[in-house]
Amino acid sequence: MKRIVILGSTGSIGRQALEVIKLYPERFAVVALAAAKNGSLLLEQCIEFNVKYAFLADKDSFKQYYDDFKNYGINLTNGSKELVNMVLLPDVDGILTAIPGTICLLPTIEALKAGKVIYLANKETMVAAGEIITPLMRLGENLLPVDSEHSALFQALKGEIISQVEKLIITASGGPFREYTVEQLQNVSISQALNHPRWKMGSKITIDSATLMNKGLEIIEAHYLFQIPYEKIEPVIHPQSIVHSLVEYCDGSVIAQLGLPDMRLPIQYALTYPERLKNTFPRLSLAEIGTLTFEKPDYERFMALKLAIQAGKAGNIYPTVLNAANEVAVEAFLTGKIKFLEIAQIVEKVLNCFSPVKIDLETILEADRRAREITKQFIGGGHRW
Ligand SMILES: NC(=O)C1=CN([C@@H]2O[C@H](COP(=O)(O)OP(=O)(O)OC[C@H]3O[C@@H](n4cnc5c(N)ncnc54)[C@H](OP(=O)(O)O)[C@@H]3O)[C@@H](O)[C@H]2O)C=CC1
Ligand SMILES: CC(=O)[C@@H](O)[C@H](O)COP(=O)(O)O
Ligand SMILES: [Mn+2]
Repeated sequence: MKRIVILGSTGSIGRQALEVIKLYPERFAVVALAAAKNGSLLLEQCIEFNVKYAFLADKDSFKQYYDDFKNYGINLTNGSKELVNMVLLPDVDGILTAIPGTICLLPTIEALKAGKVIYLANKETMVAAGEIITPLMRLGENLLPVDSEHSALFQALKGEIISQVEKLIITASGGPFREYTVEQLQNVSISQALNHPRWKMGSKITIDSATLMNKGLEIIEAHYLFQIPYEKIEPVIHPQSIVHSLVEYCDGSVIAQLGLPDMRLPIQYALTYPERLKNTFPRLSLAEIGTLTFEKPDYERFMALKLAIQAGKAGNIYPTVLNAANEVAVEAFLTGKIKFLEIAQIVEKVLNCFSPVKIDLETILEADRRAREITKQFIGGGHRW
């Protein structure tokens, strides 16, 4: 029996993870669940899965729902220290990190130090603090990738010799604006950007997919997870989102993982690894799909991808700064404060404000904090829509 905590249980990944867990009640127990505001769904989930520890980040929601949880004998907490305490509960084996942004950073580090397993959906943590997490990580033992591309790469690398890898090829759908010109990109609306052609996901990652920053973050995530140099990691646009990523070996063989765009598959694979369990999810029929296409990404139209690769190669605090600036800029776009193309433009400006430092957890947290502050200043000085 694996005893699981889900950070972000009311979101896209969190809800799909509970769907998977529900299929195998003899294998999983849910110990604790965390969300931001959605107390009513969180309470429903706690009741259904007999969960005794819950967390709501939003102070007002916490106050609003505290008595409801108490009436069911559920200990509802609030405050960032409590999120760390939750993952460190003695009867917890593994934690699914599914909160967007760097909220999961300290819980992830503390959980790994305490000998727990991390099921990593939250790529921002790896991007911001890869330098701190990789020394604590044993891939396939205490850390399992959930992100669909990284799950695919993990599967395509299984049993192989890492020094014989020539290239990791990471697929990208291209997002809703794959065929847009720069002129068209200037005035895209929030709802257009939230209309992902293949995946139904939370708003932050959906905007990242539209700018292609998501692929940039995933390249950095792959670099840290698989310890492969950036020169050997290549994005390719694949609008159908059927081939989830590929590994090319030194003999020219290319091994890929395919499946329908359904996050329950990589979630299940991570949670049950190394086993594969039968399920009734819809199956891929290549004949029905008919055509799979691939194209090169355009780094000029999608500047965020270029910036992320540059920040990854620069290393040091640059991935941390890239991620923090992007988080703030995406939020500003989602609240109508900046235009779509300004997301990458602002991230570039913020990156230019930083110089390398000696890396440790403190300097990473400080870079994250300062990058957010500087980004807000750039946004404050910009136009309002
Ligand atoms: N969705 C997907 O298919 C994929 C997602 N990922 C990654 O997984 C992560 C989650 O994405 P996704 O599920 O789409 O996000 P969603 O926006 O759908 O869900 C976010 C979840 O996090 C909760 N949350 C937000 N802030 C806090 C906080 N401060 N403390 C506690 N809980 C909080 C939300 O609670 P509430 O509902 O109350 O707001 C919600 O449960 C991201 O890092 C993303 O990049 C990776 C691959 C695919
Ligand atoms: C489902 C998943 O893993 C997302 O990261 C997805 O890949 C986003 O789609 P893009 O390929 O458009 O970034
Ligand atoms: Mn992905």
